[in-house]
Amino acid sequence: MSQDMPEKTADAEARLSGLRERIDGIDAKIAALISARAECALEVAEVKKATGGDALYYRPEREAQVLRRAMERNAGPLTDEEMARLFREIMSACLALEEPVKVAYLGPEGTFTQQAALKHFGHSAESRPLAAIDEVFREVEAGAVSYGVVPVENSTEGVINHTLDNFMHSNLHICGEVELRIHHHLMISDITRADAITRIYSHAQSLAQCRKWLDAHYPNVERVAVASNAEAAKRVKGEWNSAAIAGDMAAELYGLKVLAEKIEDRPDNSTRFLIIGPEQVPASGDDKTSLMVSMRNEPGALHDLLAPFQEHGIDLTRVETRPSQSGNWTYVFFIDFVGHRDSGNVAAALKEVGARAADLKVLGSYPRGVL
Ligand SMILES: O=C(O)C(=O)C[C@]1(C(=O)O)C=C[C@@H](O)C=C1
Repeated sequence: MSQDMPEKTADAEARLSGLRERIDGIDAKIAALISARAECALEVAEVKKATGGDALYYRPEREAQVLRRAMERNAGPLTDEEMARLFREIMSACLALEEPVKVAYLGPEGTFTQQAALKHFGHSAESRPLAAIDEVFREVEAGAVSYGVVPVENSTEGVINHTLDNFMHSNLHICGEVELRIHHHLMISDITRADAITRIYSHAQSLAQCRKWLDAHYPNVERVAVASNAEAAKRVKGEWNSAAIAGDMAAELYGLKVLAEKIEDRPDNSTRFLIIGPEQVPASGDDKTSLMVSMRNEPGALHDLLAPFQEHGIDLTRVETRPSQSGNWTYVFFIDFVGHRDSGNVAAALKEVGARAADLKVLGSYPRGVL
């Protein structure tokens, strides 16, 4: 047995070097094709520039089509998601050549919102953390950045009211959505004594999403809600008796050690984020629309409001109610459905809803999240 080992090793070595030679050859072809693609993107930029006015370099509907196609033609062995992620990064680099896209997100660095921004725009986008959801809206409105990324709903804890309320005073449009699986970890610093933890920091929503796990494992430990998961991770760095609940990015950013992985109570815990920007997005072929509708609080108001969607065969994906900030017992409904505002049945339903509502605002039609 020990005698034929060297022969086996030599065989393996020869096979390995043959395969690596093939990989080198393939890499050279991929590199040449990526360069050719980037040249095309530069030409696209010239065409856009020549049209004058405010050239739109970032095209969400086109990006969604490119990513969907990458998934459709994928023959394996990589998963469709992996294939789309690779194309996501190639397109992000191509767009940066045309014109680097500037994106603000609800920070600080290391939050799930940053992760969502990277997932949606890729790593070549210039991203800037801001301290509050209102600030993200304000910076996009002021034109300091082109787009913003804000959380809007969590599968365990429900809607993020602050984001919805901002739409009441904003003229920005929704131009995309991203869904992120949220995994929470319990993490400590290198000076923390794991057996002497008396305090656990996290964002209130994350504490709520890990409530059962905390009750089972740390029933008597104080739970302290802070502004973000990244802030929780930052605090733990200098404290020997505390831990934080946060995600991978925060652990990496602050050099923390993960003590317990994936401690969220629901394994399908996910958060949906919106991309907000100044322009309306044309149809991509698989789109959603979000509306904000004000209705007087009268019997049957909600029924009247929703009937046109049913009549026109439109699939509602979410209905949220918020008290209007102008008082008067009016209510604001946030409605999401499948379809683009330019398609016939949607346009007909919107016309009917508009006639019944005190106010109707289309927040945006945008490609359904691909990744
Ligand atoms: O098709 C375009 O309009 C491009 O600018 C090219 C491209 C791409 O790399 O495929 C780059 C950026 C846009 O957001 C969409 C697509």
